[in-house]
Amino acid sequence: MALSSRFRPAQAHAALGPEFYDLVVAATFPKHVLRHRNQRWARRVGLETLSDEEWIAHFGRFEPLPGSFPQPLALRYHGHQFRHYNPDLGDGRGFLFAQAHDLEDGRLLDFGTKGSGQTPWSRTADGRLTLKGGVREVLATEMLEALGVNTSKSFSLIETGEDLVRGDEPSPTRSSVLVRLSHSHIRIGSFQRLRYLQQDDNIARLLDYAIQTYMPDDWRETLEERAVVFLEDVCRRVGAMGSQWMLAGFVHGVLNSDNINITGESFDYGPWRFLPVLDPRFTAAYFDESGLYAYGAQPDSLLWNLTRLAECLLPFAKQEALEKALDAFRPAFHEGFKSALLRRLGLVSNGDANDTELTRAIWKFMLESKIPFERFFFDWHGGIASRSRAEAGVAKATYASPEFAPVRTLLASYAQAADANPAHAYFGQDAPCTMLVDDVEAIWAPIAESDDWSKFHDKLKAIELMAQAYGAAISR
Ligand SMILES: Nc1ncnc2c1ncn2[C@@H]1O[C@H](COP(=O)(O)OP(=O)(O)OP(=O)(O)O)[C@@H](O)[C@H]1O
Repeated sequence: MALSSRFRPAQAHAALGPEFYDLVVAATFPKHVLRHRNQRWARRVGLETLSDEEWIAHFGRFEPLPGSFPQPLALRYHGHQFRHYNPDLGDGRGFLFAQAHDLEDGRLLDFGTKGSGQTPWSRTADGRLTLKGGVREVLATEMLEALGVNTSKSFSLIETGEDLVRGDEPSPTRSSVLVRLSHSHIRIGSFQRLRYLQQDDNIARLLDYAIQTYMPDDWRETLEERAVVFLEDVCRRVGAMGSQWMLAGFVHGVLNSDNINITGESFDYGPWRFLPVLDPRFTAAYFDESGLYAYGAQPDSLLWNLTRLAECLLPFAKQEALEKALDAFRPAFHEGFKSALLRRLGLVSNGDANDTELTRAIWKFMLESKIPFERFFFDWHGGIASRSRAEAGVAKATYASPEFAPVRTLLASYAQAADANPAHAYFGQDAPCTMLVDDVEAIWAPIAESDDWSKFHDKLKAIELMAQAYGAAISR
């Protein structure tokens, strides 16, 4: 089958000009085995009718998509890594392959790659992605999307038949190339690079491009106003994203400024982890020895990065005005936190003060009881109406403790959301769908040992069921 006529390609990013990217060539791989094809998102962009061969031609051999870039663009950026400035970053193993519009809401989406070969920004590295790294990115994005997090989507994963050597995987290890669908690849680090190079004109260009392309409502008469309104909007978006991570029990792991997208979409899934139990000090990356990016430190880390973005806008706006714009982060995070909590529970707001009380009570209970993170939301989706189900389940002793009583009382004062569905088959299962590190390793082991992908496919089905169960209760 050929391309559907609904596909709406774009080449918007090229309008920024050659100072923002380098034209590159994809690696030639010895083999292409399709491991994951995201049909749901293929439909959203009108690519669902591609045959597997055509899919591989575009997303494994990178033959251009009609109407999109004739040649891929490796994007230039810098960034703070663990708070140290690194001017040697940029797309070192990826590129912007294509752009197209979401057919549901018209948003511009990027097809970005990971593991597609070396670029001028690869330094001494091989430009490749391990298959395990690709599998982990697919699992993280599917899970986060189902839990209501504004995340990039893993569009395609193709195994590429090379042997790679990595310090953090038994080597040689298998290779892959991932295509990610993302609402922009403009990172805080994209602005930082221009600031570092003292290219104020290009900062203004990137700012105007970002507003026109991703936040047209923020357009204002003067550059000064645009800089402030843009920063405020990015702070709101990133604040909302951070709150969604917290309610998904997600630890990103590497909150460097090159990993923060100005649209507030979460991306770049390396050493991520989900929390087994609520623990602010829980750290994902083995190399994060100080806990800089621990679960509970995520909001502060995001704000630290946003402050770096504010610095890039100093040539155009007064410091006080930018500081005021940064103040938009905390309320957005707190509001987002409360509403994400209510969505996870399938409840409607009972007024700001009560919502705050409920949030505090649940957090205190979860911290002290050490109830498995996902279990709590699974048990209490639907609120007090789920009481008999929750209190007959494996955590019944925990819910019988006096510490839970205040939570139960508060839950009883909340009405169920019209779209909550605690009667869904998902909630009738013994256990919630989780993506703890042991779950991931249990999926990977049979792939590594005998190329058995059944657990991977089973997990994607389990996530789909969970996504259906939460349905509209968790906004996409
Ligand atoms: N194997 C590799 N070959 C070349 N460059 C690499 C490799 N691994 C990482 N890099 C580069 O190192 C920097 C930091 O890597 P990081 O893992 O944060 O990004 P990434 O996962 O490659 O890409 P993205 O941020 O787009 O998801 C980036 O500039 C990245 O391109």
